[in-house]
Amino acid sequence: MFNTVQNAKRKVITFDDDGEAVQRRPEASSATLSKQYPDAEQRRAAQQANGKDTVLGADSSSSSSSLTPTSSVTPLSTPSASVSGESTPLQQSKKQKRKIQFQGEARPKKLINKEPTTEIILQKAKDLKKHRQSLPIYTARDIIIKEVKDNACVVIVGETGSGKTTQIPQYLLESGLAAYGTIAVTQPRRVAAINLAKRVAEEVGTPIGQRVGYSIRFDDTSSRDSLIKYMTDGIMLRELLSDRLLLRYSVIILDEAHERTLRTDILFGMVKSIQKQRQDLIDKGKKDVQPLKIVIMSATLDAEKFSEYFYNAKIMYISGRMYPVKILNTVEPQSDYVDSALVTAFQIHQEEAPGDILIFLTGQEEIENLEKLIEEYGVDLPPTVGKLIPCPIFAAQDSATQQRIFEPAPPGTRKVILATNIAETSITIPNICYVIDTGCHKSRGYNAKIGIESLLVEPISKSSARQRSGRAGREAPGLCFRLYTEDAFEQLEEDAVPEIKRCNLEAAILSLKATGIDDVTGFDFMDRPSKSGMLRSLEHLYALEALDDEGHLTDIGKKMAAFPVDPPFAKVLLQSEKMECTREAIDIISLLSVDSIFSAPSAKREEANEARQKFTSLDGDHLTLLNTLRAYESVKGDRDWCRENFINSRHMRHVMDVRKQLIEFCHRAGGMDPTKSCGHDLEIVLKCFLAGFFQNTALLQPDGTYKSIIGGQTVSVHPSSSLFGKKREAIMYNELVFTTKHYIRGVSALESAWLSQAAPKYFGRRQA
Ligand SMILES: Nc1ncnc2c1ncn2[C@@H]1O[C@H](COP(=O)(O)OP(=O)(O)OP(=O)(O)O)[C@@H](O)[C@H]1O
Repeated sequence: MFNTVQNAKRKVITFDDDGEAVQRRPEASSATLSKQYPDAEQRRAAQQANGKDTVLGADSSSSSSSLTPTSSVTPLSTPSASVSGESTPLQQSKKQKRKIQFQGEARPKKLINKEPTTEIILQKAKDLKKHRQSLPIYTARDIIIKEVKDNACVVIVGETGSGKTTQIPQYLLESGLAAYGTIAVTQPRRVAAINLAKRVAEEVGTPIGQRVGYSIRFDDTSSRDSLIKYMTDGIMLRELLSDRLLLRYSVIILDEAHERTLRTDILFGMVKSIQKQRQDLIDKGKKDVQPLKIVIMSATLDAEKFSEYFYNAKIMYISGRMYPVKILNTVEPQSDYVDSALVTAFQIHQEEAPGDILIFLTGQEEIENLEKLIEEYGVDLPPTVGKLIPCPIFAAQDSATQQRIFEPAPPGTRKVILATNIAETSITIPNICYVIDTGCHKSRGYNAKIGIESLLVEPISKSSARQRSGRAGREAPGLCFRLYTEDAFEQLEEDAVPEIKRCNLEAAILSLKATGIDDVTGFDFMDRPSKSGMLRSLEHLYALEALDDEGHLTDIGKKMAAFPVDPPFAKVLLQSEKMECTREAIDIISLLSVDSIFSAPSAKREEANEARQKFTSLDGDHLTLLNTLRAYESVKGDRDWCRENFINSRHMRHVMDVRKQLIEFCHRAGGMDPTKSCGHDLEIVLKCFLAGFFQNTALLQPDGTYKSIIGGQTVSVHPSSSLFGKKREAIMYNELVFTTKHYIRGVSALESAWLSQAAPKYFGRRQA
């Protein structure tokens, strides 16, 4: 069996699912897409200049992206075809943009957020009952209930789509296991937590927030009545701060265990210890304590490790999936996977049956590039072919924006979701029939020796590839187009290296300390983090004054652990109270939560740079961002103003949302006054940021270069920074980005004398 993909330049990508490669050239393809796909090299060059390949530093968890090819996906440039001089459909459609406004409404507006009636909810649950019973896991229902009742820990392995995440919590609820506490299900990602809860609430037949709820950062729909609660692993770690034995839960299900995220790994050790502590209390006759059941759910067959860790827990294997997914690998390696994804998406759109497409990419910038390309090339589709509507999803979006991927495409159109691996596990996106897997993702890394974090584009693991293909075939048979060869698939690692072995451990150590685990080196890790990584994180937390000389958590550390941001930002917020600049600190942290608020289309780069000058502060990027926000506020976020000034209004809306949430948090939980402002004395703001980012600093060298204070790394100011080409005695930065050089982004000037004031313990001790 075969399938081919072809673009207007007659580029053909051949997919092969049984070793026999055949090329198919459907008539429509070559004629319909008259526009060329962009030259891959050009885009890659622009990308490199953008410096987005490696993100280092305290904010590296943001979803910035890159097009860096990996070992399995090597570069190729795509030849261009000529375009005729006649006006293109794109130009024509631009001419037709004029709109006439009419008074009154042609059609009544839809009622938004209308609560469904109880009858509708119950009917829906009734309709879904049949579906529930058709899931592969249903035949194992009784045995799952029995095993969980009979054992303290159970490991359940099931194929993707078999029904683990939606059904097992319901089986346990139906068996009475929620009688003395809620059933918690942890998820690595918030989009999954929300949607699983919504689906299970529908299946149970109650509105979301009643019997079934979810809790994610800044959004808790669960109530005291919630018997099943989906939550992110981060929220469960946070709950541990106020309920050390998690007494409100009877069962804790740790889902997607195979992903081995840092937080899930920490939770493994925590729940294991809590289970023992609860049992000890019961054995001592404590009447109000109940035993805790632990269920580990994984999609990979390698479950022995989990079993061994949880006292040789019983492993249950559940076979079967809802619908088959046919895998199609390319015959040749693809050099530019973004270009290949573009070609493949249009090919599917023109050749295959209805059904939406899901493309896995590596990050926000890549997604936004492809979004633009799809919009641009979609204009040239013949009128008989419906629109292809791109729909992006990545971690830095707010939850409401992420939810858009679940909305149906308008009739006659096809939706193409552009996602990072945020959409890789757990979720069912209705109507997805086709998956395009680029084979790459951004992988976090940490060099403990020099204290530098990185976010590199790398090949995914086999288990990730299976998860990705598993997003199709959930409601009907599906197709997965892998943009790499079968050989390349065979060379992939079976599973990714657990995050705990390759990540900065500061936040995790702070969590452990805040939940009373003082001896973090003696913690029962499933996989032990490196000693050097551990030591460096402890040292940094000490320097941030989160730990005292004996390594115990300080009052500052306790407060920092409660903040929903990484430790350096938490320190900035705490410091801002003392320095009376909380308003500015919240504003800048919110602005840093997106990749960039400035847009710089390559065709209008000069115009964009000129517009930006208006906001530029001589002190660097932090105050430039603040100036821009103030200007944005003064025009009340006017979109035309944003367009004229090359401000990304979508990112600005996200910034405003994060800001609102941080204000609420500082006010409610932090007991701070979020309106405290330093007025025009903005030097204070920089000193305040230095309290959290003193490790991300560099000094000017006699030869005009900058060298990082820690690690002595030569670093270059990124061209997008307002301090690019400027020489300052000392600088601080938010991230270090590696492409051909170590580029620093989010850069501000400082005076070297500020350093010892900002972190006396750290700089005092290092000099000693
Ligand atoms: N939101 C939803 N909308 C429509 N169908 C859904 C939804 N959620 C789940 N389903 C259906 O239920 C099936 C089981 O989903 P579930 O998430 O429980 O599987 P799983 O075994 O946990 O998969 P994975 O390992 O991929 O998370 C899906 O294949 C799909 O048919």
